[in-house]
Amino acid sequence: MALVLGLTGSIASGKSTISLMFDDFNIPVVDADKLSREVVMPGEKAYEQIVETFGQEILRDDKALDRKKLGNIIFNDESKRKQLNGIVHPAVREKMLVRRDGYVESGTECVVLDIPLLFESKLTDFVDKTVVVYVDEDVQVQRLMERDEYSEEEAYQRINAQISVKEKANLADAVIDNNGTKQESYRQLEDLLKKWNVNEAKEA
Ligand SMILES: CC(C)(COP(=O)(O)OP(=O)(O)OC[C@H]1O[C@@H](n2cnc3c(N)ncnc32)[C@H](O)[C@@H]1O)[C@@H](O)C(=O)NCCC(=O)NCCS
Ligand SMILES: Nc1ncnc2c1ncn2[C@@H]1O[C@H](COP(=O)(O)OP(=O)(O)OP(=O)(O)O)[C@@H](O)[C@H]1O
Repeated sequence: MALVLGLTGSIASGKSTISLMFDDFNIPVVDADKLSREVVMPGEKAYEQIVETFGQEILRDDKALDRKKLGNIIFNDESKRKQLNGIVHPAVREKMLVRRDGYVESGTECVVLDIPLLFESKLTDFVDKTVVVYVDEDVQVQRLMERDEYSEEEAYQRINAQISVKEKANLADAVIDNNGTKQESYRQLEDLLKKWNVNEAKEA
């Protein structure tokens, strides 16, 4: 039976960076952020529900969602965030479980579910073990501001919409400290997979 890993962290802690590394080990990754973009494409049910709830003003000229605008609304207002979560999360969860089961049935040794809100949305029952990608808050703010060109205020609004990465690290079965270089994080991942006996794929 495949080992299902739940990979999480806080915004900009490095989940996507680490999740790309699983490719070297031939371990498939199901990316919840990616699915959350798919389910809100024009024509999808969640898209219609979002427009109904938030109005035409959150659309771009080409009718796709203006993600920056919607982000500024929901990261400023918890009740609006809950409304959006109520629309998007069920659709993401459904797709994620179908993909997970597909990989498990294909006979893979391990599959990763990359879920930013793994703990907040209480999805830990869907995985066997949890891995948190950890960074100190000052590093996180810096990387977030640089990557997305947010002001410090915008960065903190997003960070504060989640359980702190410190708390997540305390809840995890394993922690990858991503304060250092990407290479240092890679080594930690390698060691972890060895410890959990899922390193055969690389050596095959
Ligand atoms: C508000 C939206 C449109 C902003 O889009 P944008 O392209 O700017 O950000 P992106 O989707 O890449 O998310 C970046 C990160 O923000 C954090 N984040 C996103 N949504 C949320 C949320 N509802 N609550 C807390 N943190 C969130 C996550 O750490 C995520 O990795 C988008 O994040 C969204 O639709 N969010 C609701 C769905 C959701 O919860 N997605 C995350 C897990 S499935
Ligand atoms: N070890 C590292 N050293 C330097 N920069 C890093 C490191 N890890 C990640 N980064 C950079 O920090 C930023 C955030 O990383 P990444 O996008 O992987 O985070 P994330 O947790 O997936 O974010 P989100 O929650 O928004 O999806 C990116 O610009 C990435 O290139």
